Amino acid sequence: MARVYGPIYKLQLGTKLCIVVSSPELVKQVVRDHDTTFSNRNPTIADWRKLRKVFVGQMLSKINLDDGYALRKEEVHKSISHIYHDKIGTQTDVGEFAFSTVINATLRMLWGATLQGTNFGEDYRKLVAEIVYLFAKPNISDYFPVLARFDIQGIERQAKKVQSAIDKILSRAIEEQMKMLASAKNGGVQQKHERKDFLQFLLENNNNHEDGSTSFTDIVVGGTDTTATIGEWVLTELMQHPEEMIRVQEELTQIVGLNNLVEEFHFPKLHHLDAVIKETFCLHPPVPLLVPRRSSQPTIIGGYYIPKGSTIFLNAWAIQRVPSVWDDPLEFRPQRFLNPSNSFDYQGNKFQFLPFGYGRRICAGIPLAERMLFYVLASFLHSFDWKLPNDKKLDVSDKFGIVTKKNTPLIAVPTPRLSNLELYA
Ligand code: HEM
Repeated sequence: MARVYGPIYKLQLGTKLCIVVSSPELVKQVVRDHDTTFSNRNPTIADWRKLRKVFVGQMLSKINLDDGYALRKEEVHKSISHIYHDKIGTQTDVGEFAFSTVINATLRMLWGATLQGTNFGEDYRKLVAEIVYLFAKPNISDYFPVLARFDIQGIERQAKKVQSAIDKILSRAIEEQMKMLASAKNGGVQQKHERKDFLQFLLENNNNHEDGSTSFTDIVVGGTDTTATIGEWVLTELMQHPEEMIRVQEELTQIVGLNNLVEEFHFPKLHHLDAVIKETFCLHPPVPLLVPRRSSQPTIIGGYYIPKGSTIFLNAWAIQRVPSVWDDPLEFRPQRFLNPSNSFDYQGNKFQFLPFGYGRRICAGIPLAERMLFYVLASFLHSFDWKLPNDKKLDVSDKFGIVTKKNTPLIAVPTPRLSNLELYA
């Protein structure tokens, strides 16, 4: 639509005015020049400033992330061992493994518990996929608020049911952790207090969706799902481009060595893997329209009047494939991210590459997402060779939605790659 209607256009959906912005110049106006005006969400997140402060300043501070390395390591090693003992030579759902590794490591770091032992695995992933799907589904109630109480499509009812199932599992995990913290003898007092405050906050905000607001927990859960989704896309692109797979694995052999497992201190030297991940973010941004914002006052963007209360979508998907900005945007060419004069980061240093958004509502989970993604991918690619099953063709089609997922799961067959088999123990 951006090609037909230009870099800014409006969609009148019932009574709701939606504005879609699809050029780096105009995105800059929204998220930098008018960041305060567009810093509200639609739907809202209750008490977001306070939550964000605790989340970014404490839970995801560098010290806390460094402290959580042992937990991340344990979860990644568990998955490697599981693949080695149960999946070698068999058809394996790679996304499923990436998801359970990422979510268990994230939940353990954030609120101390994994969801193992709660019939989690597949069921939980299905619940998360369902909620992401329901959030993305066009809902007549959003466009005609007067009809909202009838919930004509039943989306509200379904979403509440799924949310409540997710909330129950997470609340139980949080409560368990609070009990453990209360009785724990070790751990710094300051850190224990911060963790307790944060968990208390999550518990209080977790179950209240009555006002139609999204909770931070929803977004954290969504965040882990997006991390696993992009991981699956990276592996898919590498399987489609065997020459890039060879480059990434050769780099791993050289930096890590086949008699070692990947460690976080290897990351800064894995330049080719970094470029492959960025190129995949470019082609398959997991949150293609970012998370919608709402204008808090009338503003002019690109010469157009934007009324107060409009919903703004920032179209990262379109921006990341504009031919005037990117050479051969539809081709998988990680080398473009290896050019030192063209350095891109995830903080939105250039407005043509925005997979995590920008400004005061930029993704709060970037440091964790980046570390987890790197760790899971580097470990899976270093520890195993992955081949498509003989009878399968690689499907690279996607389902466009609030999160861009693969249409069909990536099924691949792993074989061991390390020279020291004891590392798989
Ligand atoms: C590949 C992984 C991820 C992607 C692509 C992603 C992308 C995004 C995007 C596009 C936004 C909206 C930014 C904006 O409006 O400018 C966002 C918000 C957010 N993300 Fe992420 N995210 C990821 C992982 C995570 C993780 C792992 C967490 C937490 C554990 C997380 C927590 C959040 C939170 C809390 C917000 C809301 C921030 C706010 O509204 O102030 N995200 N994310």
